[in-house]
Amino acid sequence: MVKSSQQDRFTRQLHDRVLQVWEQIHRHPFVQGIKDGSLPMERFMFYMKQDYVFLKDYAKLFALGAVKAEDTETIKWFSGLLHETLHTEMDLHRSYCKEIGIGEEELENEKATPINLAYTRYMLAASQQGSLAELVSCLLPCMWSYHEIGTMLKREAGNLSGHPYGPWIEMYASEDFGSLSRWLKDKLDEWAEGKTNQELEALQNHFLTTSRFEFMFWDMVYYGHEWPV
Ligand SMILES: Cc1ncc(C[n+]2csc(CCO)c2C)c(N)n1
Repeated sequence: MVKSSQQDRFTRQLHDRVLQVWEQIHRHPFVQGIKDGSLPMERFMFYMKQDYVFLKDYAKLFALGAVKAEDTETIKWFSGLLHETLHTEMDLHRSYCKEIGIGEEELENEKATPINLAYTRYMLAASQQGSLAELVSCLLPCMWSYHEIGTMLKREAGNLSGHPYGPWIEMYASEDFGSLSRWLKDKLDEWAEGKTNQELEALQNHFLTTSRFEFMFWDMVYYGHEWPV
């Protein structure tokens, strides 16, 4: 089989389609505040708590991915990621919270804000009803955009020792995280081959919708949008 060139890869088309959304994420005051350390710690902790709730549901997408996958490599990959998210990634959240006196019980009892809930419900519903390719196109903007943000911040922030958000930047810029989105992108390119235009359009819509949710999540934690009543 001839491998498609970088230019006509399906995931390249997806990236081009959401470029403006992702650029706005990169410029978002929350992301910029992480970079220069000017983001108030109180805002960051609100984000950590909401993100903890988010990750509990997001991790379920990996469990669903393992259920939907046909081959052993993919089942192993999803189940490995389920474990990594609940341990490595959520450990970062637990340790930031522990430092300022927020215990695991408080984290466990945190309730999702409307945007947080809408985002995870959208992904879980689409993934339960749809194909494995649909599931991946829902969860990819989260993983891919975070690695882009992490590498951009690491490049631009300078020396991270003593930086309040250094551990966060280091984790998302890490090669381990980069390789996760690369693996998923390769799989999605493979699965997209032979799909009808209608099916591809469904994948594009999921990718755009969850990219928009990523932007709204940053906005929600920056402005503190909670339940109005
Ligand atoms: C709202 C929100 N979006 C994306 C991520 C990043 N993220 C979530 S899971 C994962 C990979 C596997 O652990 C990555 C990179 C986040 N934390 N919160």
